[in-house]
Amino acid sequence: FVPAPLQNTAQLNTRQTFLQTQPPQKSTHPPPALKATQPDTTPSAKHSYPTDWQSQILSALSVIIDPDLETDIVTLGFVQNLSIDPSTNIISLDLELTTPACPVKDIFIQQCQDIINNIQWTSGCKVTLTSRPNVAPSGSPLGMSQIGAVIAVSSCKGGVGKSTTAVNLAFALQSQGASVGIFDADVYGPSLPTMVTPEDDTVRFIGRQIAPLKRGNVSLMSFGYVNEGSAVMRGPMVTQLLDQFLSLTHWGPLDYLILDMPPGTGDIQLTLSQKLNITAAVIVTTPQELSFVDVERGVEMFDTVGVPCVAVVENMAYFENQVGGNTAALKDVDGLKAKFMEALEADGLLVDGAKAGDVAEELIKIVLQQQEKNIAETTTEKIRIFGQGHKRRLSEQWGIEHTYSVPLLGRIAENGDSGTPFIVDNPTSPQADIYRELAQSVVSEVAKFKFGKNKYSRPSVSYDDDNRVIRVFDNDEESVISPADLRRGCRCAACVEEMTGRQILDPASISESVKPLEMSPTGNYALSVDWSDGHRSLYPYRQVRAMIEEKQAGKEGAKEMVQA
Ligand SMILES: Nc1ncnc2c1ncn2[C@@H]1O[C@H](COP(=O)(O)OP(=O)(O)OP(=O)(O)O)[C@@H](O)[C@H]1O
Repeated sequence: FVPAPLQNTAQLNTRQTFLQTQPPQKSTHPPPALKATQPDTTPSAKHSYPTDWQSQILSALSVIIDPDLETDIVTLGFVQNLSIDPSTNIISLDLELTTPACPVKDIFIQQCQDIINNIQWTSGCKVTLTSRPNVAPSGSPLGMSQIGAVIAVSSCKGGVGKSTTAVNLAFALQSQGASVGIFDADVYGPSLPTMVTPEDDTVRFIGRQIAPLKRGNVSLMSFGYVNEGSAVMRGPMVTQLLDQFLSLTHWGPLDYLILDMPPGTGDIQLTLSQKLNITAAVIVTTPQELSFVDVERGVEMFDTVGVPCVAVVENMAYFENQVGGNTAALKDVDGLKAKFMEALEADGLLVDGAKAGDVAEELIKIVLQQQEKNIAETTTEKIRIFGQGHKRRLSEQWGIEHTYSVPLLGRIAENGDSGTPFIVDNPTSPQADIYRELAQSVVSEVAKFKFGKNKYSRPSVSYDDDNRVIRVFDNDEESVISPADLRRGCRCAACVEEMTGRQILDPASISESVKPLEMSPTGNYALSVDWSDGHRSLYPYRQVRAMIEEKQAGKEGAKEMVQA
């Protein structure tokens, strides 16, 4: 353990002075290891630290805010087993996070160390990372009782790269410190056995349950491991079998179980989503125009069972092409020099006294400089295969903020057939970064969903026909917005230009008398409105909130102007 460096010399001097004048005293009756739960009742005079040391530490640490949960780490109960070594004044604590894959865990440790080290009477700090034990929602199938979150990876069509995404997401989560399992729920064409070769493919039993196979720390289960070839079954049989198979698998404690769903949005998928207590879904698509409809269908399916879609992956979105100068590096410098010399001498180009070797040397320098310039000018061009994706629409209409575009890449396809996931084989590639970012957004959104305060609370929205206003009841506050204002704020493809975000809808074309015929929550983030002018709009709650705030700010501003 090395204490974090102090931030300035003034603090360093203060601490040094303090330690010099008051060396930590050894009590004749050393107190037991102090825990936050065991208040120190010994008189303060015997110690070189204050009697209220625990509250001082906790209050100092309460400035650290979890960015996802928007609450301080003390209130969240992250600080556990707080103790002090009375002989050294070194503070120890556990940081019990909601997930070991927490994206800001290193920042938290650093912040804790900096803050505690800057308290005058401390002489160091030891932070141990832990995470909360996983507890599955009640009613979860037998083998899944210790699974923290079930993440469905889903697509409307087959062959868009759902299994590839599921596998790389799982291994990305594992590389970030989480314990992960993958369940391949495709009974017709299981792909996990091709994509991930387990270390040992013998299927074993633990009591009456099947032990998942393993690759590194990732647990794996697929019909393909227990049954050669694909099954021929009808819908109800499939869901029953999947349900049994999943429960019969002895997953043990897992932070995340990645569920590679069968493609489609039919009964099998709906029943699975209902039965398996899915925490969140990731939708995989290709960015064709048609596929946006697929995404909508996917979001709607998960919506009917209350599962939020946290990210969309546009797979095979583009391919990368190197453009620019000649990047081939000059390998045979001596050979080229010899050729230059030969040419210089043969053509009689040498002026008086010049040596062919020196001139050739100069020429080589010019060639190498040019080569460097060429390489610097080389850029990678992204060629979009199916057109520009739908990031803007996904965010503006559905409130889905996490959209990732994965290129069509030979190595991704090769790894799909090789039994080793792409991210394991190519951890430093830019595409591995994309999968890691996807994993981080899943971790953050799941944490918000499970532990956040208001993030996923849906405001209640109703239309008050008497007063011709839409009433929004949000976080114990009611606000109103006029139907025409909300209608004019529609960001759908017909109202806003997809690429530039420019409004196509002429606000003046919307009558003041327009009103909602039906309003219903869609997905966990958006409100769907059927308007009296025949239009249908989707508004992320974020947008509704922003529009109300804007209107209120406008009104306040106008009031102030009148008063002035
Ligand atoms: N980004 C990519 N670049 C190149 N090849 C890819 C990419 N993503 C997936 N593939 C390849 O496309 C094929 C289909 O991928 P995958 O099996 O993941 O799709 P799927 O949607 O799960 O299909 P199914 O529903 O039929 O199981 C595989 O051969 C895979 O290796």
